[in-house]
Amino acid sequence: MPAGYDDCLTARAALRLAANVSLLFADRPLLQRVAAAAAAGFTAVECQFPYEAPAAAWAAELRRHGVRLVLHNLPAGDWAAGERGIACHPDRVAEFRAGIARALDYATTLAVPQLNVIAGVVPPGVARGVALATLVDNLRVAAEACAAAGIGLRLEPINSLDIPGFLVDTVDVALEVLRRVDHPALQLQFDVYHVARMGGDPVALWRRHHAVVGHVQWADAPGRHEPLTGAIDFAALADAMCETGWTGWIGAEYLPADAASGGTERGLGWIERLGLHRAADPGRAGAGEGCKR
Ligand SMILES: O=C(O)C(=O)[C@H](O)CO
Ligand SMILES: [Mg+2]
Repeated sequence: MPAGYDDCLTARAALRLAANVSLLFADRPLLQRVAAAAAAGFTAVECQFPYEAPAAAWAAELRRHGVRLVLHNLPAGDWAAGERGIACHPDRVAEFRAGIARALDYATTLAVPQLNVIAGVVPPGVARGVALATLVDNLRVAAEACAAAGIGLRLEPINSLDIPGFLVDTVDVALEVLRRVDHPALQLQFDVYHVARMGGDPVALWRRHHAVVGHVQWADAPGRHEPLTGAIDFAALADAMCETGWTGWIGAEYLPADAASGGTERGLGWIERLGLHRAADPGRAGAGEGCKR
């Protein structure tokens, strides 16, 4: 007998959410967002760039609130000045490789299971092929260093409407890079928002490529706000994740539609509406169960 709507909700309850504290709770200083996430019911967070606070301060804050940090990025150049990753920049290789050590220092101190690489915009005057080759070489070195530390490495396609010229802007480009690097530590970071902005069908692409995904992030499109505020079918996507046995993390990485004080908290109702839970509890039954709607 096919599973019904209630079975879908049971299966979805096993999906594990992490609050992205770079975009959520952003009306307070970075470290204080851990407390805010915990107060809102989350037991896991992710952060784009944790480096403005010492790793020891992160460790104390995470411990105090019983929260896990499940992902952060490698250093990605001068973000405040508009840089968006240096991993494909042939003249920044030494800086990228120094960043691997810095990221691993945080990740090992904080028991972070995976790190993400921001590929970068193709620099002016550099051929696309050269940028790709630089990225592949850098990822090989990063993947080897991460594997030695027991940490996974992720490569995230980021849409080139928001960041014109971004090298890895589609799942297809990311898969080509993954094939060339050919290292088991390196997997895809499937950010549903970026996939949709590039015209991809998140559910179809998930079904085709879930086996090489290491981390998921999501926001609705086109506004990059809460799930259920735009065009993406999150119920179908969550069910596809359940059916394919996804047990990894889903980072809630969006711009709260009401960014004023308290905006993040007020906007969290999508979690319950989708049948998900704020606290990540792998003990909840259901992950991997079939769910046909
Ligand atoms: O922009 C994104 O989607 C990310 O996940 C990166 O961390 C860069 O901000
Ligand atoms: Mg993302």
